[in-house]
Amino acid sequence: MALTVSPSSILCSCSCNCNATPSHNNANSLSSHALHASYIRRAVELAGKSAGFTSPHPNFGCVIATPSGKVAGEGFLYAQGTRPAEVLAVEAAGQLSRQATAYLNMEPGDCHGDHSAVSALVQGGVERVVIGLRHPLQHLRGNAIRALRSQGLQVEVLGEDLNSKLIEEARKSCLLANAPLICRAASRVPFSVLKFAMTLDGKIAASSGHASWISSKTSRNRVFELRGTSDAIIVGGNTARRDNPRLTARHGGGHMPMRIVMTQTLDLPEEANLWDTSDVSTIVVTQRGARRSFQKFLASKGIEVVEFDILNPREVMEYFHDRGYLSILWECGGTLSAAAISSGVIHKVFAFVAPKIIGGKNAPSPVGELGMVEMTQALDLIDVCYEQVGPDMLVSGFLQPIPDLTPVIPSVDETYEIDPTVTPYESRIIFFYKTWDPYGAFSNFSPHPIKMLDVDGDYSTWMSVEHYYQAHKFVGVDDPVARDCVENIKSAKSPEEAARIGRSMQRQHPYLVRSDWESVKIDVMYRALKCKFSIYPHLNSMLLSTAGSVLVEASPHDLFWGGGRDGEGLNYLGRLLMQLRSEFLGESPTLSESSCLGV
Ligand SMILES: NC(=O)C1=CN([C@@H]2O[C@H](COP(=O)(O)OP(=O)(O)OC[C@H]3O[C@@H](n4cnc5c(N)ncnc54)[C@H](OP(=O)(O)O)[C@@H]3O)[C@@H](O)[C@H]2O)C=CC1
Ligand SMILES: Nc1c(N[C@@H]2O[C@H](COP(=O)(O)O)[C@@H](O)[C@H]2O)[nH]c(=O)[nH]c1=O
Repeated sequence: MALTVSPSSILCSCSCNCNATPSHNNANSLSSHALHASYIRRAVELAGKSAGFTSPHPNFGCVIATPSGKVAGEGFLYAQGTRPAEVLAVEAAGQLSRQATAYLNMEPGDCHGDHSAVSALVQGGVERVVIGLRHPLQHLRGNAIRALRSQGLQVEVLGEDLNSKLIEEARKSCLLANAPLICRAASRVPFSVLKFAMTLDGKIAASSGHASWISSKTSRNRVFELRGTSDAIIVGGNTARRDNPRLTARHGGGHMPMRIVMTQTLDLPEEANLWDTSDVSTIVVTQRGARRSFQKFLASKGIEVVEFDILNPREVMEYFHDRGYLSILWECGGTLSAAAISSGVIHKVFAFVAPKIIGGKNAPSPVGELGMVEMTQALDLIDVCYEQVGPDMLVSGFLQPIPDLTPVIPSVDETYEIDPTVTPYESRIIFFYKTWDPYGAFSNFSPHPIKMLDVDGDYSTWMSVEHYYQAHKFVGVDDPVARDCVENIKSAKSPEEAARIGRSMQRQHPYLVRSDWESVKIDVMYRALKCKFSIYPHLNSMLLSTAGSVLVEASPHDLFWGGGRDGEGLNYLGRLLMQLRSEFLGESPTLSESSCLGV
């Protein structure tokens, strides 16, 4: 059934704060802006329905409105890999999508190169598309807008083609709907929310440490919803010991976040709700070398333990960023929250304030020592919201502004500088980095085991190219520590873990790295890549399908293998893949020619 949104139902949101309908001189453009803003807000509302499920993808909503202002169809992306919002909305609108306007909170990403969102709008006969935000990810930004325009659709982007106070507010709501993705892309740590419940006198527990419960049942149900939209919940060792928390989302929403305990001492009890992994897993992050026997105990319970040389919130968050986490809910006490705020990883705060007083000179407060001495140093929250939840007040706001991403995409000319072997007519650039990117299988971290010939002439299996590459820094070194290191890397549970072991051993014990490493590392990588792209036919086809395009590993940090943040990197991984691609295109190598086997 078609719904109607009439301009008269839209309240004025000019600075006068009145509740009247727009009555300014430019009433026509105002009311059309009011209409656009209202449909975009609806798209945002739809996008929000699947917050937490789409991770690490953005939340997308789409509204199709007919020329007479009727809503003919709506859709939202339900989860990663499901049908795009635009496809669902066009389908729902049927014939009414002809000559209609589509409102999208964000430019479609057209992940995996299927272009189905753009195709649906084009084939549905949509005439005009109003987009809240350009896609925040560098490799996708502007692509769908260009594709739609090239098919003759009129595309308007808020803040670029449409400008007014109403439009700016609608655009802000689009930024908020995908704040986790945008903040993550800009800060290279997951979007982090610090949540706590405190009494009116600012305590998160009694002096005894007892804290259950400060906030009401209604507030705690709200916390379950927050958990349900996060990828993981993190607590400190003390909260794990004191509260024996479950940290599960119990609102019936379906999505269960991972649980993370951050502890330096690893002095945790053997019996704990967090070790019950029947519903959801737990990861313990700790200081390298902490209580090895307890680490073994946790491993026997199926708990993953990750050791850090320096256990601080930033290192831990960078690690989870690299593992693909989009958003983290911090439910720790004041000790860890202060460390997290100090290291700049907290983006947003949710404070439930209960109308209770507990008192107590030593009762803990939500944020410990930040080293500030004057009130002028206090951190001001931005975009603060106040909401009554049952008897409590929920105060939320951002600790850092949501960045307006204007990523620098290296120009084609700059890319020729990165790789002089690429000819100017090869103008398309394909960026890859994370394994969930459309060309994520080009990453060394992609989960494709390879079987390689070792120094003894036997074949052995490596879980990923990264495992093989990192271990080969130490292969052949006549030292028991180096041999152990090769074995540790080989049995690392994930490519990230393999990389961490390899890099930290290289940093801490440079004398264990083989002396010829700098001269052989490209060859080591090439052999591993050749094996990977020989034995997996779909990867081979994917590589060949990029013929004519420049491949760039979009690593901002690695200036040798990656292209760097602004194209200043040497992009050796991209170069090797392009070299391999020409080799495959010229003359297909047979397996007997290479040093690898099918797995
Ligand atoms: N009302 C509320 O919303 C909440 C209340 N609470 C209450 O708060 C109290 C616990 O508070 P608190 O002691 O501050 O607990 P935290 O959750 O902040 O845990 C602190 C612990 O975190 C670990 N840690 C690891 N790395 C770091 C680091 N770099 N910096 C700081 N800590 C690190 C350490 O664990 P380890 O010692 O194992 O090495 C440290 O002792 C309890 O009474 C609990 O009930 C807790 C959460 C929420
Ligand atoms: N006391 C307190 C909270 N405490 C937080 O909730 C955790 C317990 O979660 P669970 O075991 O899953 O119920 C606890 O360890 C701490 O992080 N939260 C709140 O919303 N309100 C409260 O009053």
